[in-house]
Amino acid sequence: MKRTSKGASKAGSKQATAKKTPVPASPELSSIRERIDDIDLRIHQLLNERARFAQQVGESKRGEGLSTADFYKPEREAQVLRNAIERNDGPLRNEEIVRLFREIMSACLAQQEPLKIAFLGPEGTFSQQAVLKHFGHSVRALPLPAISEVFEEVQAGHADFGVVPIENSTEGTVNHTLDMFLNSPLKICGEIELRIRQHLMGRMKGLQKILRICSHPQSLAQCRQWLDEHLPNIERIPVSSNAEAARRARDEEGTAAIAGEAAAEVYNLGVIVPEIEDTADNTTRFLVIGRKLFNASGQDKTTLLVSAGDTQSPGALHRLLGPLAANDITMTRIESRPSRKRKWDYVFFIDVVGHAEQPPLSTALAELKAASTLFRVLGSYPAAVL
Ligand SMILES: O=C(O)C(=O)C[C@]1(C(=O)O)C=C[C@@H](O)C=C1
Repeated sequence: MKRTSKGASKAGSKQATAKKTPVPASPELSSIRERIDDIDLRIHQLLNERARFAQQVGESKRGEGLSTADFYKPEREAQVLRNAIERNDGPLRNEEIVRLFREIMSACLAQQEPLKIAFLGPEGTFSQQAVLKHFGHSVRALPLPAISEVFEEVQAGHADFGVVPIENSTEGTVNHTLDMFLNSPLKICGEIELRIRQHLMGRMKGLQKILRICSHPQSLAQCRQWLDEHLPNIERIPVSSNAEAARRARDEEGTAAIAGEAAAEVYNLGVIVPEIEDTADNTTRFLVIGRKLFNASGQDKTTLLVSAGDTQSPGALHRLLGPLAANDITMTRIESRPSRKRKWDYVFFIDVVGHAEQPPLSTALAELKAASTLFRVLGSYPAAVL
């Protein structure tokens, strides 16, 4: 008779409790493990040696009177990660190498004092995943119920930095985040790109038992085609976060959720169908917000908030973009939003390649400033490293 996997695991656990003499490893395996032990020892010693140097850097920063948030140097971290990618010849993938080095820096920085990072919660959201991807696990992550509260907590100094979603490659801009910059003095200190994998999850086993599906409106939109094809008649309920959707899927009979892997773990749900997002490279970009501008890392981006005054006059946008073109500046994104001052009056959010304090961008910005009625550098920050 064929054994089910359930039966197999039960049998396995029985065996595990019975006393067993361990099978001796082959001489070849033992010798490989000895070498791994030796390498681990050296890695361990080097990690602590590195941590001691990072401590020294921290002490010198403290000597200059800097506070916790000032100990964090995104430009230096970006350089460390780019160096790691450059010298990596495998077999570990760049993504894994970057992840490991981020965690090392996160742990080294936390010796001084862990950073407090505010994000759009609750636990289990993609924003939390973005926090951990960028800052590593040695931070204190503070989940907050709204994007506006993330801005407020950073501005008040209760959090060192905040992480907010800004755009998704399938669904476009998160206007609420963009609009927050109209009245906020906060700066953009970094960007994070997170590959978004949306899973259909719940307590039920197959699609037949699903009566309704909850998710954040952005996630429902990212899976629209899949839902139209596979569950066309099932009610779709937009909720405040994917984590809230997962909580409902845990607590309500017949409710399934669309959310990320972290939510499935936090709310103890089974993945019914993995990766149901409509586009294969579905990615969300997040911004790191803080209270000050940082130095150049060598590969930077700058976000500007500008207006030409009378947006409807001939050539208004051309006057703003002319200085960028004339100085060979690459523009990666432009977004217009209502100025909220007069009707049909707009401001532009423009992303360009380069650091605001380095030529040729500094030259272009001086010209742009002269041509605009509103001009703010929202931040110059290292371009996302993977
Ligand atoms: O180089 C520094 O300024 C450090 O504090 C060291 C270090 C690191 O571990 O490499 C730690 C934290 C900073 O964000 C950047 C780098």
